[in-house]
Amino acid sequence: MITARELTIGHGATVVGQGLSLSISLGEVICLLGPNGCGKTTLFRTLLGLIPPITGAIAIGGRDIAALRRRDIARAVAYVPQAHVPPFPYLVEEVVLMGRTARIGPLSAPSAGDRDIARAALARLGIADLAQSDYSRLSGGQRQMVMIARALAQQAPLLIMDEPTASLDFGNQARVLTRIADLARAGDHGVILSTHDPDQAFALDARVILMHEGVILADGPPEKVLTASRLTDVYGVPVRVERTESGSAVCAPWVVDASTGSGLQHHETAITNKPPNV
Ligand SMILES: Nc1ncnc2c1ncn2[C@@H]1O[C@H](COP(=O)(O)OP(=O)(O)OP(=O)(O)O)[C@@H](O)[C@H]1O
Repeated sequence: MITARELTIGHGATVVGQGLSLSISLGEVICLLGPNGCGKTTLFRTLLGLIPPITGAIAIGGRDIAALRRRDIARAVAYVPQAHVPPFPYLVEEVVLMGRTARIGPLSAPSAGDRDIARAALARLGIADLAQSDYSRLSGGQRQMVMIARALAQQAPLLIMDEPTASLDFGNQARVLTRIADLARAGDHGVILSTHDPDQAFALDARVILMHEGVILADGPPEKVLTASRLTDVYGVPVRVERTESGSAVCAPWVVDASTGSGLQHHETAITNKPPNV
């Protein structure tokens, strides 16, 4: 669906990342992980056609992105930003209708069909009852879901999500991730999302792309990519990856007491379990 080959990305002449190759297909969820500043947002903006690659090529549906109009890119790729409170009150349905912009003329009013599509997007995410609510009064989790509905209304098969669970509480994180997994499982969307939580990649059984200092270190299933040694190298803190009794994987950094060198992660057990030498 979208293929990037040997991208060098950056801002103006400043290179942020290089040698970046990836492709995203329908039915896939990809978690893009990497430390602050490694280039995730810059990569997203490049895939969205908002900034040109310095070198390399991006193809959407086999066509070079450089040859596509903004509208055509928006029909193929939708961006889901982190949900913020807008300065003006909007109804949820109006916010979702904004996703139709690439489909209707700039001066045209949304049709009854556009409204149906907006309502269907809300229904697909299980929030049809919010259609007439004031968007600015929703909870963070609900607002994030509305941002995803807006992208669905855009009817673009590829969804690029910028930290969709950032600032959400534990329950809302799980709800949003469940909906994302449902979308990909249905097979009509591919999703690439950035996250700072490696556990989410395990929970989603997602493909993981791990970035570090502007390069892709690894691309594959979480159990292959998110090893303790690789996470330790990338994040610069000792990390363990363990399996719970139910089989879930959990990544945990050792929190070290600088005065004693003891791990604080597991309270009393940390006193006896020294962090691994790394
Ligand atoms: N508009 C810009 N102009 C110039 N440099 C920028 C711009 N936006 C980001 N950068 C720089 O590009 C580098 C990569 O930033 P980017 O936002 O892509 O990282 P990130 O991986 O998304 O970080 P985070 O996890 O903190 O969101 C950083 O050094 C940043 O300072």
